[in-house]
Amino acid sequence: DTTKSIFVSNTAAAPLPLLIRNSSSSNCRLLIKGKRISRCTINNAAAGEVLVGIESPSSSSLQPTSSPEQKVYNVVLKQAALVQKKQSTTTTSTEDLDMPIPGTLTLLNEAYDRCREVCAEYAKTFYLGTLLMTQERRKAIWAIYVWCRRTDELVDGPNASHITPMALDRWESRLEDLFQGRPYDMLDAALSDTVGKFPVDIQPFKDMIEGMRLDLKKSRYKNFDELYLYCYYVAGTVGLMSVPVMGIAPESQATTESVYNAALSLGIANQLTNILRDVGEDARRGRVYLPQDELAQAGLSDEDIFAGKVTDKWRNFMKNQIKRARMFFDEAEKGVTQLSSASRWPVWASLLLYRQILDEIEANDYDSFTKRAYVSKANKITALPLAYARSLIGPSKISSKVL
Ligand SMILES: CC(C)=CCC/C(C)=C/CC/C(C)=C/CC/C(C)=C/[C@@H]1[C@@H](COP(=O)(O)OP(=O)(O)O)[C@]1(C)CC/C=C(\C)CC/C=C(\C)CCC=C(C)C
Repeated sequence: DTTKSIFVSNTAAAPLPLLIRNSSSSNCRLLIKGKRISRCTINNAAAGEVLVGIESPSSSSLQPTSSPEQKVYNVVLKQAALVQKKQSTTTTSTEDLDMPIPGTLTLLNEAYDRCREVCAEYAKTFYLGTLLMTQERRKAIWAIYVWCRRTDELVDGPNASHITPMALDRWESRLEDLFQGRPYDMLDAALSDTVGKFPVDIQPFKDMIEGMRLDLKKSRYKNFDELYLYCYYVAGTVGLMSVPVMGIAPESQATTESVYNAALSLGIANQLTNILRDVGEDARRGRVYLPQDELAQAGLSDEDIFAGKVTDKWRNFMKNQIKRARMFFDEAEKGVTQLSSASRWPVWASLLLYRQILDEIEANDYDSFTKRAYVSKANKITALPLAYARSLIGPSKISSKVL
């Protein structure tokens, strides 16, 4: 019931329809010269700014000119709708869905077991957390983890220098095949089984491959909009893939969409943290994953990044970047409590541990050029019971419908 006057100008950089979200609520009605626009949302979460978007009644579908945030938000809506549809048509629990076909079941169990091994080897803490989940859920998360790791390895692994856009196209057609029930190998078979059991949409998977394509052709990001899209592709997608498996608590009153937004925020926060930790390492590969316009505003250039000197300009720049990453972590926190009880611990653990990397960057006097910030074993050990304690808190029954 509060009225706010907001001036919206339609520029080439912000073509209509323009839809911007507000993770801290809210749909609103927007009247432009007395004409009611079908939908509008306001976003002030990401960078402390208020962006207003409008969507005209006739154009609710994704337009080629859409802003990065709108593009990502459409995927969030699509995935949330898929989950809601599945919830309203499914009466069986996911535990009952295994329909053993003799012979294939043994192979499938072997496939999941291999995924478990990979996960246990590459992501120990996270693997321990998955052990708290129901058997079906943990198997599904391992399968998703393995697919993500393999996708990342294509551009970051030992054979990365041989990877071409064509190889990524082939990886994408394999993905389409496995979603159609035609897996190419054992590890794909596990994911194929998972996507048949849980309401997981293919789009976040395709988008992760798109992120890898971007990595092949792009090594600079003009502004935060461009960087945000990259972070969505390579990490926000992980959040969107995981929530349908981890599940939302039955007693949660939050909208599905708001939980997906929180999941997206955790992916973005993790990736931004990753970038701030690895500035030196990336620079040595000729890459600068920092918004160029913000670097320039801080009086910095690529040359300063390659020179790797910690100056006051650099410290100030990093302070702002860290602040933004923390805002995404704060957004994510609002969603963790809404997850099903057994899924909350690994997510809290991952959130608390990753966020601590930002504290470590500060403790290193912002030197991400020569030092790699990491969380010490002692701090990890303290964070795990804290994560467990937090995971005991579920959705408040009196919370409002929208987060
Ligand atoms: C519980 C949990 C964390 C589940 C996620 C499991 C999963 C499927 C992980 C896949 C991770 C992966 C291999 C991604 C490939 C792309 C990539 C490498 C992304 C970067 C991760 C860090 O990896 P890296 O190994 O390079 O890092 P270190 O060098 O070891 O530090 C990323 C930075 C992003 C990973 C993104 C997430 C883990 C997003 C998690 C979000 C959720 C699980 C949603 C939670 C739900 C709510 C409501 C908040």
